[in-house]
Formats: sequence, C-alpha cells, structure tokens
Amino acid sequence: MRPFLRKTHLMTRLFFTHHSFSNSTLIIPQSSRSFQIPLFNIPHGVFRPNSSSGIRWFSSKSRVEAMQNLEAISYLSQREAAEVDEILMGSLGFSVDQLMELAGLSVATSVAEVYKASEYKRVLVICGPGNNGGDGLVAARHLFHFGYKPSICYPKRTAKPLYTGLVTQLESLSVPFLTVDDLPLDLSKDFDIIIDAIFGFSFHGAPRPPFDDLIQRLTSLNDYKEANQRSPAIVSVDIPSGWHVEEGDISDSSFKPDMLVSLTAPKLCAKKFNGPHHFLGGRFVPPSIVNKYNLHLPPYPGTAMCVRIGKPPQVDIAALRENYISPEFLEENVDADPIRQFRKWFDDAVAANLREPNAMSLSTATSDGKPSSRMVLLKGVDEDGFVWYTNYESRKAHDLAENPRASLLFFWEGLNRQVRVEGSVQKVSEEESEQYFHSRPQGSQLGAIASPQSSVVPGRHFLINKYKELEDTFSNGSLIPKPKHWGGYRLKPELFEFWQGQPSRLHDRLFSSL
Ligand SMILES: NC(=O)C1=CN([C@@H]2O[C@H](COP(=O)(O)OP(=O)(O)OC[C@H]3O[C@@H](n4cnc5c(N)ncnc54)[C@H](OP(=O)(O)O)[C@@H]3O)[C@@H](O)[C@H]2O)[C@@H](O)CC1
Ligand SMILES: Cc1cc2nc3c(=O)[nH]c(=O)nc-3n(C[C@H](O)[C@H](O)[C@H](O)COP(=O)(O)O)c2cc1C
Ligand SMILES: Cc1ncc(COP(=O)(O)O)c(C=O)c1O
Ligand SMILES: [K+]
Repeated sequence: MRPFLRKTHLMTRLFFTHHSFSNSTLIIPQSSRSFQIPLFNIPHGVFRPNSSSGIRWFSSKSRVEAMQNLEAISYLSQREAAEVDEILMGSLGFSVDQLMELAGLSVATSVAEVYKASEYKRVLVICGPGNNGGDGLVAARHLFHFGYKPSICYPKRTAKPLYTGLVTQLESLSVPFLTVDDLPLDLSKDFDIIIDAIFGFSFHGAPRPPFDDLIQRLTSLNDYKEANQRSPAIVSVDIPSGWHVEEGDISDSSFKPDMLVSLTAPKLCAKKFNGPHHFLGGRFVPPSIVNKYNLHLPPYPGTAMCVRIGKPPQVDIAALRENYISPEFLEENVDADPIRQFRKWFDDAVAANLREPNAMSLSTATSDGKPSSRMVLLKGVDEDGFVWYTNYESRKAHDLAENPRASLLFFWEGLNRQVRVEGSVQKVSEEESEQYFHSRPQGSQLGAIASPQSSVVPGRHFLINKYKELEDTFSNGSLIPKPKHWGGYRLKPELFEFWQGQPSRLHDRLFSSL
C-alpha cells in the first residue's frame, strides 16, 4: 500500500499531467521524506484561525476528542461514589432532586442515541427502592416525551415526596405501572428495551425478593441473545443490578446488559462491562470533584447530556439500515417550478436546524469520463442556477475546463430527502467572485491564498507557515486581494430529481427536466 500524501486544494501541474498515484515512480518536486505522512486530515477548510492561539479546529472537536480519550477513563470505588454523593449534596449545594433529574435525562438521551424510538418503542423500566430507581422514573418520563412508550415496574416504592412526585408525573402521562405479577415470566416478546434501574452503587450482598426474581428474568434473556434471537436490549443505569459494585459479575451468572450508562463517573465494575454501548452521563461534576478524585472523564460534546465511552461498537455493516418514514410526496405536492421546489425543501432543511444544509456533493468528470466527487457549499441559487466557490486550479476545475457538466447532490438526512441536480457549468463573473470573496471571514480569504488546492504539499507546517506570513502581511487591516485562481461556478440545471424516503424502499421520486 502506498503511503498517504498530503494534498491541498489546488491540483499542481504535476498532478494534472498524470504523474499520478497510478504511477509507481511519482516524482514530486520536494524531498520525498516529507511525503511519508500517514495522515488523513484535510489541510484547509476544517480549521480556522484564532487570533489568540493560532489554529482552532472547526469541526466537532469535543466529539473527536471524546473518541480519542477512551483509554484515559477513571473509575470510582463504592466508597468514593458514596463520598462524591455526599459532597455534591453537602458542601456543593446540590439537591437530590436536581441530580436525579440530570441523571435520568442522561439515561434517556443515551438510550435515544442508540435505540431509535421508531424501532424500539416499548420500554420497560424496572425501578429499585433507592436513587437508582428514581433515575429510572425520571428517565421514563423523558423517554415518554422523546416518543417512546414506557411502562414501569416499581415494586418497592419509597414514600418520600420526591418519589411520589415522580410517580404522579408518570401517572399524569398515563404511563402504566405493572406489578411483578403483571409482568410475563418471559420478557422477550413484550418489550424492545428494558431499563435496569434496580440497584446502583449502594448495592451489597445478594439480591433480595422481589428483585432476585426480576434479575433472574433479565438473566434468562441471555439465552435468546446466545441463540441470536431478537430480545429486548437491556440498559443498566450506573451498575448492572446484581453485579458487585467493584468486582462486577463475580458469579458469572447474572445478566450482561447491552448498554451501561455510568453516572458521574464509572464505578469499578464498569471495567468488566463488555457490552457494545457504554455511556457516561451526569453532566454536573464540578472541577473540585474532578481534582479531588483525579477523575479523567471525556468531554461532553456540545450541549449533550451524555457521551459514549469505552470501545466503539462493532457493527454489522450489512445490517445497517433505516426504514424511512415520511409523509407521501406526490405529483400534486410538487411545485411546477423545480427551482421554487428546491427553495421550499431548502427552507425546510434550514427550519429543521440541519447542520450545513447547503453542503452538496459535486460530481465532475474528465473528458474521457473519469468521475470524481467532493463536497462543496452552495452559496446561491436562483433561476440562473446553483453557485459555489472554489479554486480554479483544483481537480474539479480541471475537470470542468475539459467537460463543463456536473451533478449536484443534496442529502438532508433528518428529513429523509435527497435532491439531484444535473446541468452545464460556467464560471461566475469576476465581479461576482470578488464580491463574494470579500464577504468571507478574513481567515477563509487568507486560507484561499495559502492553500494551493489539490496539490501535494510537504506537510501541514507548509500551510501553517504560509498562513502565518499572510496574517502578518495583512495585520494592518489592508484589503486582501482575491487570488486570480479563486472564484465561483454556476450550474445551470437541466434535470432535477426530488426524493423522499418511504417505508419498504418504495420511495417517492419526482423528476423534472428543463
Ligand atoms: N452523584 C451521585 O452520586 C448520583 C447518584 N445517582 C444515583 O443514585 C444511585 C445510588 O443511589 P442509592 O445510594 O440510593 O442506592 P441504590 O443503589 O439505588 O439502592 C439502594 C437501595 O437498594 C437496597 N439494597 C441494597 N442492596 C440490596 C440487596 N442486596 N437486595 C435488595 N435491596 C438492596 C437498599 O436497601 P438497604 O440494603 O439499605 O435496606 C436501598 O433501599 C447511583 O447508582 C445513581 O444511580 C443519581 O441519581 C444522581 C447522581
Ligand atoms: C462540507 C464541506 C464543504 C466544502 N466546501 C467547499 C467549497 O465550498 N469549496 C471548495 O473548494 N472546497 C470545499 N470543500 C473541500 C472539498 O470537498 C475538496 O476537498 C476540495 O475542494 C478539493 O477538491 P478537488 O481536489 O476534487 O478539486 C468542502 C468540504 C466539505 C466536507
Ligand atoms: C476549501 C474550501 N473552500 C471554500 C469553502 C467554502 O467556504 P466559505 O463559506 O468561507 O466560502 C470551504 C468550506 O468548507 C472549503 O473547505
Ligand atoms: K442498575
């Protein structure tokens, strides 16, 4: 296998003249050593200058960090967990209600990240007598509002107002409460998810009735898993109930949850958890606790209430699929003017708060038909066509010079929608490019100058150094000139296809050729 080369955004003559990857004696006019960089990151476009610290990653940094920090997690002993509890609710001024609300919300959001309500609707929450059970009651309420259909089994109720209030809230939502006797002995058919909120970190000894029986019913579900038969996913809150809080499933005879949601920080037994989904919740740990217990915890991404920890799940790629459920999209619903129809769907994508709704795949081809695709950002659309900006010496630009036709593809995943647009392409006027170039953030303007798009460069330092030089040059606020080789393209559409996903792959596809 060849080593990775670092390309940027401009295709050099070298590349264009087909001294390409297919040629084993690739001649590159720089030291060959500098090309042995086993990297995948993209030199420009994913970072933005930051006035104080140079480069700031622009992509979802904390999620990436969280994925990379999997090794560094720390675990609490049973005593430490109880101490943290006391400190939070003592000197740090939290109430148990607050912590339980946040813990239960973390559990519900973790469940929703892995098990979609459309497929895993029927949830049984089994609640124990302590705070772990309380977390389960809170999670059930949030899951109801997320579109799940929870039922509760709460055989040993606590008479405190916090718990009676949680029960009343669920009853007001008509969430059914089932007794142990109401539950089938075989839990495999009636539920898609079972949330184990029986015991948390204060569990000790062997489970007493009626929880011993409930834990046994969960354990029986292992047989279905071993036989590869469908059975409910088991989600344990903080501790898999019946497991020793520090040693795990000592007798190796209890159930093995599919998902564990550790709260505050994982307890020692979580080291023995081998299931596919380990999440951390309880986004309330202040620095004083982190420092006192020397906690290494991954950052929560964005505003999330939970973060995946542990190994990434092993997925069966062939089994990954969505069943699209959308309103019908019929001939009578489509606007006769495809550009207006596009605008309508684009507005829907914006209203749905989708990330980068203007990101589109642009496919071009050489004159002898070699296709290539990449993402670009739509920067304008009207009767004249679809506009994007790029480097006129890039690979796509070379393709368009010899074959001025292209296809655009938008995929708005959150709306089950796809739009294809095909047509001929022209450069926009210099004035239009000038105007757009100067509307961009200063960093993007400098980036466009610094980055010889699509060419091979010696390393990231090459781009950073060029960028820094340019930053110095223009630090006095003078106008940054648009490079000659940077500008826009406009695709004049000839064909549109509007696609809306439907169940069983019977999608709606309406197309229009102009
Ligand atoms: N920062 C935090 O700390 C946060 C903590 N939070 C949550 O609190 C959980 C800890 O809650 P917790 O302390 O109330 O204990 P928990 O484990 O639910 O149950 C104790 C009950 O079980 C009983 N019991 C014990 N052993 C038993 C047995 N063998 N067989 C039968 N029963 C047995 C015991 O009865 P006892 O033995 O005392 O008679 C008592 O009634 C924690 O894991 C997390 O989920 C979050 O809400 C917010 C942030
Ligand atoms: C979401 C997204 C948006 C992008 N937008 C643009 C863009 O508007 N213009 C551009 O030149 N490159 C953009 N890029 C980078 C291109 O995908 C590509 O790496 C670059 O243009 C070089 O492509 P080429 O070598 O095929 O010409 C974007 C990348 C992503 C992931
Ligand atoms: C290389 C490159 N050029 C241009 C753009 C479009 O950026 P802007 O919105 O600043 O015009 C992007 C966006 O990702 C990009 O990666
Ligand atoms: K539990």
